[in-house]
Amino acid sequence: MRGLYRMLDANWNRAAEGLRVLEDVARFVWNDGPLAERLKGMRHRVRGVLREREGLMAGARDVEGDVGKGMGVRGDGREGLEGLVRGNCARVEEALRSMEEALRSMGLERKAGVCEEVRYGVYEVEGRLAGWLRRVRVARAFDGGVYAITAEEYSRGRGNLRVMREALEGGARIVQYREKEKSYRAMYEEARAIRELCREYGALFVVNDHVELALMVEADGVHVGQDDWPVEEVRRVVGPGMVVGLSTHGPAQAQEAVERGVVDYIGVGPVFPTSTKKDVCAPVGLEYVAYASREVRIPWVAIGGIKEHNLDAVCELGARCVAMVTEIVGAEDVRGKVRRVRERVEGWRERGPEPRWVKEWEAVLARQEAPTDQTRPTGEEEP
Ligand SMILES: Cc1ncc(COP(=O)(O)OP(=O)(O)O)c(N)n1
Ligand SMILES: Cc1nc(C(=O)O)sc1CCOP(=O)(O)O
Ligand SMILES: [Mg+2]
Repeated sequence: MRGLYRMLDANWNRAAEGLRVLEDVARFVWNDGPLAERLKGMRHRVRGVLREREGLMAGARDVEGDVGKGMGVRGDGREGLEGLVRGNCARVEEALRSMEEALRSMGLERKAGVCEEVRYGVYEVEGRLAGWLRRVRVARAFDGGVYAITAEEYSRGRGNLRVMREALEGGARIVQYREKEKSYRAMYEEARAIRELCREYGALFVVNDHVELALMVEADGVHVGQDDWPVEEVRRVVGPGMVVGLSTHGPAQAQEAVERGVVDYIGVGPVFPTSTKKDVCAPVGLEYVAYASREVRIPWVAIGGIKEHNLDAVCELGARCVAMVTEIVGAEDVRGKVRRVRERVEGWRERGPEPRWVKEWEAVLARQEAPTDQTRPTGEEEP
């Protein structure tokens, strides 16, 4: 029993300390009173669970004889506030899990249940943070971005990896891996390599259609169309940390996408005629771009037949992000092409109309650290 009390003592303190750090971040950094209160309540519950056995734990304590002394705390490699919060969530979860096991083995089922409940509460806080960080990344990438999509068949004999490297060098902020013909194995190898490249350049990496591939290569996001997997299921499977994009081809689909509450951005297109996508619908035209600019409350990207020569028509309506396939991958000088497109998109960002999503996401774009209700864009799900 002494060993179990030693184990409880160490983890009881670890859990309470970790919860205290999270509470202080919620209180002093995020200014999120309700979250701070909740974390405080969790800390008190954990403290309460073993208070009457404090003497037994103190009696079992043997700091000098601890074989794990000096092992240090393992961080998760992330820096700044994110690292602090993630590290402490992990610390609390591990400590509570350990307490649960010890308490169960002592026949203290009710106390173990309290630890389990608090542990689930911490998962929720972690999910909330992941959702917040996801939105910050999306907002930044889509506000003045070029979204490059792979298509080896139009790449003048060059491989996807080489073309996407050049696109990233030119300043693409989002890269989508879209392949329809390759084997799973070939897609896996290629997606993994492009994923690494995107990390190097700080760009978002999105996988088209294949949720399982996105998970395997730890992509930042997954893009699905109207006839692909339902977005609710995609969100359920990928969790709060991954970006989910959905293609839309008209105002009704855009409204529905926002109302569903689980989508981070929508594709708006095809704006112009395109033969890149085989089963594409008729062009939706610039009217849909104008609608998106006026009405859509989440980030969106214009797509379909967009070229350097018709880019201005899309941007002057308020598009802050443009997706291109053939115009980029088929360019002789991919780097130069993306650089010019990006400069034009950024130029319009300065002088063009402000789309509705940018107004509504002002706080996210300003990168406030708080995942509070006030700063969450309207219509967004609570992660
Ligand atoms: C950014 C972006 N928008 C739209 C699409 C098209 O998706 P979908 O309709 O599922 O068609 P396929 O690309 O799967 O043929 C997209 N991929 N990316
Ligand atoms: C993949 C895709 N999705 C579209 C949509 O409207 O949802 S249009 C499209 C193809 C875009 O290729 P390009 O830039 O070569 O015209
Ligand atoms: Mg698809």
